[in-house]
Amino acid sequence: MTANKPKKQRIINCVSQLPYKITLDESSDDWIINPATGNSALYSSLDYLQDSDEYEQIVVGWTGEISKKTLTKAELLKKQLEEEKLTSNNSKDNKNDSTANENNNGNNNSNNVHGNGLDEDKLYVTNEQMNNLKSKINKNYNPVWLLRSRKQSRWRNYAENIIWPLFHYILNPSTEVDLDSDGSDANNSWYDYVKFNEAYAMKIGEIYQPGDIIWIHDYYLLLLPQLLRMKFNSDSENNLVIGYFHHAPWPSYEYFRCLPRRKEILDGLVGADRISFQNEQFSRHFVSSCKRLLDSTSKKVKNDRGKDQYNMSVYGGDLIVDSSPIGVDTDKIMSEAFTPDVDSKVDAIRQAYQGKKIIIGRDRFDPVRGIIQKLRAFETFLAMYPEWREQVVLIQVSSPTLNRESPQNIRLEQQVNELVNSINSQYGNLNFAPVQHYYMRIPKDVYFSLLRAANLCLITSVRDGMNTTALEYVTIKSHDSNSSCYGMPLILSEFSGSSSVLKDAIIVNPWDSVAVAKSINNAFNLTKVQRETIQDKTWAEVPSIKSWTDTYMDQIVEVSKQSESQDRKKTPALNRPVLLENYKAANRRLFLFDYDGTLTPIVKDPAAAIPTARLYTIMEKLSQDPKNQIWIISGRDQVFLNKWWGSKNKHIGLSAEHGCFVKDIGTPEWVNLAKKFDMSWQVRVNKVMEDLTTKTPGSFIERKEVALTWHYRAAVPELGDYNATELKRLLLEFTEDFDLDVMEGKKNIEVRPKFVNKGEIVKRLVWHKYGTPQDLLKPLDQKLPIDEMPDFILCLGDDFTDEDMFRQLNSIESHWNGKYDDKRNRWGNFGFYPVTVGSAAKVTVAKAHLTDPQQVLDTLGLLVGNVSLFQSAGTVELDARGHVKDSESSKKSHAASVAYTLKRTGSSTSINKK
Ligand SMILES: O=P(O)(O)OC[C@H]1O[C@H](O[C@H]2O[C@H](CO)[C@@H](O)[C@H](O)[C@H]2O)[C@H](O)[C@@H](O)[C@@H]1O
Ligand SMILES: [Mg+2]
Repeated sequence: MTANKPKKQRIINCVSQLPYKITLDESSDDWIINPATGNSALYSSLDYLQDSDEYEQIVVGWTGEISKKTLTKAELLKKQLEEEKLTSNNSKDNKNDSTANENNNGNNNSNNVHGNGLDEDKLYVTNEQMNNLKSKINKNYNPVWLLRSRKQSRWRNYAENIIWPLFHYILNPSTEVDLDSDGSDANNSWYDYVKFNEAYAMKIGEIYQPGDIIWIHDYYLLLLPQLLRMKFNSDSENNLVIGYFHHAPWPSYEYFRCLPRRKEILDGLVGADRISFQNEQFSRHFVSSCKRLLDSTSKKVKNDRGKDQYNMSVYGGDLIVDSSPIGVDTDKIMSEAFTPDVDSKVDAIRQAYQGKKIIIGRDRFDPVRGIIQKLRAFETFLAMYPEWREQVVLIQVSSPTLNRESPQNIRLEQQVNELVNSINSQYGNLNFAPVQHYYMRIPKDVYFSLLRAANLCLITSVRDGMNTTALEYVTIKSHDSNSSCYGMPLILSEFSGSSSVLKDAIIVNPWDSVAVAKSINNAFNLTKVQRETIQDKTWAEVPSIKSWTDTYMDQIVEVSKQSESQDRKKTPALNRPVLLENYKAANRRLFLFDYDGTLTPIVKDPAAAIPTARLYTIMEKLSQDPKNQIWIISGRDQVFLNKWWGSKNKHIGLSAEHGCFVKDIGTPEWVNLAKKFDMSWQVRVNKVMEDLTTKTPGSFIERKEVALTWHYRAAVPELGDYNATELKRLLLEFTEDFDLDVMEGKKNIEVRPKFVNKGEIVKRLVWHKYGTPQDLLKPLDQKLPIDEMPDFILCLGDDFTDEDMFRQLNSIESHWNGKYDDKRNRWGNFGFYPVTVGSAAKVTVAKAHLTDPQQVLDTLGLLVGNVSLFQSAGTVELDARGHVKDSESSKKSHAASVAYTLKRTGSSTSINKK
């Protein structure tokens, strides 16, 4: 009998592309699978986890652009003949239910569309072929299919042309203009990005089991954490744990803020429980962006590895941010780099450059890799040190990127060629060119042979996340490798993420070509002992992919354990289709809206937070429906609410200063519920606030009729936070005696009487004969029949003070539970929707969340018929191929798929004839 093996922890690893280059061979209708190039560190980590005894890894990734291996003329002819033969024997009872991918755009007259409705350029894949691919790749790898467009590269557009440049400090003017020759603009590109992320969420939905840990990689999938929260958290038992690792640099706030969709991106990302970066600087930049754009707070602590970690609170939810530099598979590198085949290649290189020092450079050919800077430094080196002329060769291998034809890359190519020519003509001769530039991909064995043959490796990137060439070079030159190449130095740019790891390499500023030239000279003049000492130190600094993966996994498992023990609740996204149905079925609807941060976004100046035309239109429509009663319950004062709401729409009830004042629907009078309250406290509170205002430039006091609010949003964040804590402390010393509440708002501290709060107002409005005028001074009638009270309540708020409203609704609901079970609607509830505005991770008693005022407006727009569900829903249901379910294009796709199936089976019947 075999002992029961302990169950492995399942981990769903999400990468932007599976580690394959996939081609469809048209002659056999079969797949050709080759390993993908690039991302070697990440793919090594996948390999490592795949063999783990502790974890069961399931990988989710896009197929990448699938290419077609087209038929030769002879093959085509043969196939046509076969098809004709088949057509004449056509069996009409073919029951194959395979469907091909959509998007012939219904354009059956276009030149490249066959009479049978098929677009020749497009890739059609049947269900059978999809299953076939699954059987050809690792069984735990799950392809995300995104085939709905002929231009498959569109899925990379936003990530590679907008996010990537900005994250590498390249401000790209094309963020707002057309990106594609086919006319799709930045917006389309953003929607593609959203759909790309949604397709992953859908695929994970098919695979996910409670208890799974999800690990997401890199900037193609920045929205996925939040999409997954929305998808899975409707089940409150579900302790979803999401880790995210960012492989690229994260820019400083001054750059990040230039991204048009900066807030959406942060909102998407903060759905994760743990976000990690390549180094401390990147994590600090991220924390700073969240602070400034999401009003998050953070505390820097040391983790159990002695590294800095930020414990953040974003929208009230917890998030850990830290850094953990990725490594390389050192064992594999050693075994692959020291084979007889590589030995002979090394000999050939050394032979070719006999008597010369070899500098090796290997970079992706893009502007941030610093190839220009490298060439300039090399040119300076030859100019400054004539003794090295004809003694040194720079072998620069530049691997082309996917967007080789982009204007930036074409310009770069010209510049590089000019520089190479100029150096070679000045310092070379007929027999020798000091720069050997190879603009090509090279196989791994050639790459390793170059690293082995090199006397020096020169990395001058002006920005990168982690330069794995640096790590691979140091590995190959390590003591353990081979004495013939041990101890050769590395010159590394301080702007490369790897410089924070390989601290003992020769670190240079690539913009300073004189300094780099001097470093090259110094490197060549190091004694053997000096070289070996440096090498031993840097080798000790190379992180292995195994330890990186283990550390990451340990920590995310730790988060998962904590999350289980704390029973951390995450709030599900509001289910808008159900809300809409419920709304339509209801007759006595009550809307309870907070104002700031709910109906309008939070802005620096409170006076500038005014309603938009769209908000007015939606509220107008809502309030015109006799089945609706609308209230705005705000911390604002009467003057503000009157100016922007009372004077504009008489059908809206108002409550000011967190419930101190109330103005009923259709009346101009305000009722003061705090009339009898002693206001002498205001003088003292005002004095303390004034003192702190003097100490905090940018802060100010908002004086309302009852409440006093100290605002510090415009202050320097750190000073503002510090003095807000101080103010709270000073106020709490005496406010208890006055029965006052000191409330922490969004970058404000408010003081108001304890006995009033928004919840009290909500209680009144619900326990009230629906549609009749309010008598706010009358006691509540809690015996009111349920049929006279609202049968639909949508209550929205973003702040701590709005929790009082949600709490009241929850308490009324529990009061009705058991008592009025026969009055439940067909969704099994009483139509109560306490909804917080903020992230899913926020601590709240609300039952659902909407991320921001934009989503609030979209949701209200949905109720009054202003927007389609698709625009409003935020997440979209996709079919297995990544098409929007039941959409117009999916119907067209169905037609195309039938045509394709018929074509494959040789039927002469065209769908157009049907
Ligand atoms: O209950 P609410 O309607 O949400 O009002 C709460 C407070 O909101 C206002 O301050 C907040 O919003 C401002 C505008 O976006 C922002 O500048 C400020 O930093 C926020 O704290 C308002 O000024 C307060 O009076 C309200 O009590
Ligand atoms: Mg608010």
